[in-house]
Parts: sequence; C-alpha cells; structure tokens
Amino acid sequence: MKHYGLYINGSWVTTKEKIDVLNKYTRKPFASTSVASGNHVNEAVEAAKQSYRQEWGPYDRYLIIKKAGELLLERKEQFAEILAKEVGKPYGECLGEVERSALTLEISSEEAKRIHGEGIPVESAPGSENCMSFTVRVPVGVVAAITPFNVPLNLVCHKVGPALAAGNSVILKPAEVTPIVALLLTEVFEDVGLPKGRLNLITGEGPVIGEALLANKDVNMFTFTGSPRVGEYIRQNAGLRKVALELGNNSATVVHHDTDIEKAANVIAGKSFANAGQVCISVQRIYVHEDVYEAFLGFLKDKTEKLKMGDPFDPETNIGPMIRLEEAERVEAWVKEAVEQGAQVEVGGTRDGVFYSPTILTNTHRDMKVCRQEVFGPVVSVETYKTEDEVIEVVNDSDYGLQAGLFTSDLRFAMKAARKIEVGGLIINDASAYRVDHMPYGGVKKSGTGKEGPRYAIEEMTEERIIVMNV
Ligand SMILES: NC(=O)C1=CN([C@@H]2O[C@H](COP(=O)(O)OP(=O)(O)OC[C@H]3O[C@@H](n4cnc5c(N)ncnc54)[C@H](O)[C@@H]3O)[C@@H](O)[C@H]2O)C=CC1
Ligand SMILES: O=C(O)[C@H](O)CS(=O)(=O)O
Repeated sequence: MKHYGLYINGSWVTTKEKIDVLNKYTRKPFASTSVASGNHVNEAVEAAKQSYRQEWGPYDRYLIIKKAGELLLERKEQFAEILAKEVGKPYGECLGEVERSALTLEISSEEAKRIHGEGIPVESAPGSENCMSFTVRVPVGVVAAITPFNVPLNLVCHKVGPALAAGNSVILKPAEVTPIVALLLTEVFEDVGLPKGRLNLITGEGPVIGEALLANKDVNMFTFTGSPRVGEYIRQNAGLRKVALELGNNSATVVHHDTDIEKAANVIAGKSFANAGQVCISVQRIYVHEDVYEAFLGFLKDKTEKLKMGDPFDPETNIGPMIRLEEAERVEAWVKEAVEQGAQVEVGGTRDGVFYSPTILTNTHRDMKVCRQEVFGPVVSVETYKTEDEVIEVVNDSDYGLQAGLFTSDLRFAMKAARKIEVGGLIINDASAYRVDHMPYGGVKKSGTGKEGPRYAIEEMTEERIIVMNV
C-alpha cells in the first residue's frame, strides 16, 4: 500500500503518523497519506512566500500549466482509476472528470497571458492635465486552497490553475478522504518543472491545518470549496485577507407546462443522482407545473428505476457508494423524518450499507430537511405549482443560491426568471447541474462569495494596482 508524503518546497516529506485512504466500494484502505503538523504548514507557507518573490513571467507560467494539462491527459487512466477508488463514482464519470481537469488547466494557462488592467483618464481631473494612468493586476502572494471530496481533481485544478496562472504560490489542502489525485497532480507539476515552492501540498486533519493556515499572517488569501460550516469559520477568522468561498446548495429545477416533459425528466434523472447526488449543483428540489405533473413524475420514475447501483468499475453501474457510512445514514434519517412528516416515497428510500438508492419523494413541503437543507445525496422532492410567481417565490425561499434550472419554451417566462431567481447561475432548458469550466461559477447567499472559472478566479486572486505617471 503506497504511503504518500507532504510536498514542501519541492521535496516530499513523509510523516510516521498516517491517514488511511479507503477504496469507497470495498471499504478497504488502498493508500495512506502523511499528517501535517502546524510546523509543516508554516514551512510550506515560508517556501511559498520565498518562491513567490522569485521572478516568474506570464509566458513561463503559460508553458508550465499547459504542459501539466497535457501530462495529466497522458496519465488519464491512472487518474481515473484512483478517482473511482477514492470517490467511489463510476469509472466513466471519473474519465470525464480527468478530461475536464486537463481543460481547466489548459484554460488557466491561456488566461496567464491575458491578465490586464485598463487605462484610467486621470487627465480629465482639473490639475492632472499632465498625468497618464493605467491599472495592472498583481498576484495576491500566497494562496491557501482548501478543497472538498466530491470532485477532488477538477475542483483542485480550479484553484491551482488560476492561482499559478496569476503568479501566486499555493498551499493546497485536499480533503482527507480523497487526497490521492491531488498528490498525483502535484507529481505532474513536479514532472513538468514547476519552480519549487510554487505549489506545496499538505495533507492531514482539516481543523489542524485550517487553524495553522489562518494563524499564519503570510497567507494572503483563502480559496475554499466545501461546507458552509467550514466556509463561515474561515471567513470569520481570515481577518482582512481575501476569501473566496464555494459552498453548498439545495438546487431547484422548474419544469413548466410548455416544455418537452420526457426530455426534461431524462435530463433531470441524469443530473439528480450522478455521483450519488454529491454534487453541489445536483438537482434536489423539482417544481413541476400542475398540468404536466403526473406525466413528468411517470417519466422520472421510469428513468430512475432503471439506474443501477454497484461497483464503480462495472460498466453497467450508474451510481456508486456514498462517501461515508455516516453520510448514507444521515440521508436515510432525513428521508425517514420526511416520511413521518407526510412525504411519500415514489422510488428508492432504502439504504444498503454505504449505498443509498436513488430516491424520489412527493407530498413534501418546503420546511422538511430534504427541501430546506442541502441533502448532498441521491434524493429529490417533486412538488407542483400553479403560477410563475408562486414557483419563483418557492425557488427563492432558500438560504442558498448557487444555480437553478428552468425548462420552458416561453422566452418571456425565461427572461422573467432570469431577472427574479436569486442564484449565481440560471440554466434555461437544462437542469441546475450544468457547468463548463470557463464560465463564471459561484453563488449568492449561503452558497458563497466570489467566482471560479479561470478568468474569474484570476480576478479574485489578483489585486488591482493603479499606476499614475505625472509626465
Ligand atoms: N460550491 C461548490 O462549488 C461546491 C461546494 N461543495 C460543498 O462541499 C460540501 C461537501 O464537501 P466536504 O468535503 O464534506 O466539505 P467540508 O467542509 O467538510 O471539507 C472541505 C475541506 O475543508 C477541510 N476542512 C475541514 N475542517 C476545516 C477547518 N476547520 N479549517 C479549514 N479546513 C477545514 C476539509 O479537510 C476539506 O479539505 C457540501 O456542502 C457541498 O455543497 C462541494 C463541491 C463544490
Ligand atoms: O460543485 C460541484 O460539486 C462541482 O463544482 C460541480 S462540477 O464542477 O463537477 O460540475
């Protein structure tokens, strides 16, 4: 069983203390990682700070990040195999994640060449007639990047790619349960010649590493994807430093009476249960116009009943295990509570160890946990609505606002929803779970602050500096 080290200042450092990484299907460990102390964190931050002070121009950054994306693709099968083991999602989905990750790096590399400011007409102010001015964007310095378990390669690339492209140095802290692809990605960057200290990887306990990073004043920015609980903790303790947060959601998707109901049901089934629902824009709340409710529910049930749970390496498998037994038990308890409060299970509603079956609930109401909170599991509720205003109101009745979906052929309703639905992204004629990697991605309300997508992340990870020349 391979034991992985920490990566600090271009060297691998192993610790005796270990965290086993489980194959999420067999539940047996297949690798282990080192456990960083506060001292390791401080060494990594110092290395990042020193490295950041070295000259590293945009074209060199472009070349290195581009090569990393190409090498990642060459190692596609190795990465996909590890992803299938450590996350537990089907191998085909894992190959897709690796391909997207390579694209995220490619886009980041291109953006390295396009970071620019703008001319500011200071000469139009009385007394500044002899002045000229422009802005430049400068790197923030040392970026701490903390990532979640569910999409552990692409969400790492969404932080490391833009941070390096912008000229920063990075301390990467992947999730304890899915750290191996981040370690392999670090090897890729080492192999393509990333200057030492530019990327440091620290594994271990989230709270210990988080506390050490927050206490170290040489960390200039935190970019975090994960739960609202940890995101708020980071925001509260980062002081005046920059913080970008990609947090949870209880994503809604609306099906209006004027759409192709069967097509909508097929898309929604595919985007509700992928990765066992452990995707932050996964469909959770479905609102269907009362005229087409019965037909839609029939199609959705039909499609969902055909989904097969099992071994991620079996090509027939659509849904793998959930990440932890406690998560599957939590989902089971929330569904049970909903049923006690009057919900009806149309499909699924059963747990077999760490597997939770794809589940459709009806007769739900907005204050049940399965609607009000983030399920982060393979469970959807289906409710009816009568009017446009009513459905917009219920979609917005959420603490979250990452993305939502709306199926309609009525351009007027689509435009009304675009103005009124409170989210970072509204997807028309698709479900909430739509993302391509160069689009701006991020939420409002409790779903976080700041945007990802390389161009937008680079804006978060740079400061604007104005230069005024009195000539
Ligand atoms: N908006 C988005 O783009 C996404 C949001 N998520 C959200 O992530 C959550 C699920 O992911 P999890 O990995 O379970 O989240 P989590 O918040 O438990 O962990 C995320 C990361 O934070 C670290 N961490 C834990 N305690 C910490 C602390 N005190 N200080 C600093 N770091 C700490 C963990 O080790 C891990 O690396 C869900 O709420 C989901 O919605 C997940 C993917 C994408
Ligand atoms: O937030 C997530 O779970 C991911 O960002 C969704 S995606 O990037 O895998 O589409």
